[in-house]
Amino acid sequence: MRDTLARLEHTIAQRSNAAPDSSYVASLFAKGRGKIAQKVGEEATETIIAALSGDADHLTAEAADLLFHLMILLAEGGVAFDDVLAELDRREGVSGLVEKAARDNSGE
Ligand SMILES: N=c1c2ncn([C@@H]3O[C@H](COP(=O)(O)OP(=O)(O)OP(=O)(O)O)[C@@H](O)[C@H]3O)c2ncn1[C@@H]1O[C@H](COP(=O)(O)O)[C@@H](O)[C@H]1O
Repeated sequence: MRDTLARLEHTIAQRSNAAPDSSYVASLFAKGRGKIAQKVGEEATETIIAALSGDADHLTAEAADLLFHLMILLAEGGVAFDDVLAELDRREGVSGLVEKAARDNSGE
């Protein structure tokens, strides 16, 4: 699973300086963070709609679109996907309910 994302991250990085008319990823980088963020929002909405439709193939396709655009947004923001995975690793084993209760008690 990590290989697929690592290859995609590498491709996205390669495209960051390519000519916009040569690549979809390059065209998004050229349009800037706002457009990339907008695409992530659109793909998130489409993922939600697919999930609610109950069509697993549709959900799979929309989730791939969402992850792909999120990877571009992370690259544009200078965040390595490994850092996101490291954050998930850091959270591993800590119940969301326990973490939320600790946050509530600290007044955050
Ligand atoms: N995984 C993907 C991938 N998933 C989705 N898409 C494209 O994402 C776009 C999203 O479709 P939409 O209909 O939402 O967007 P749109 O209507 O074209 O664009 P807007 O007008 O909304 O901005 C489509 O053009 C899809 O083809 C992808 N394009 C590229 N990749 C990967 O990125 C690599 C580099 O692609 P290029 O940068 O195009 O060389 C490819 O080899 C693939 O591995």
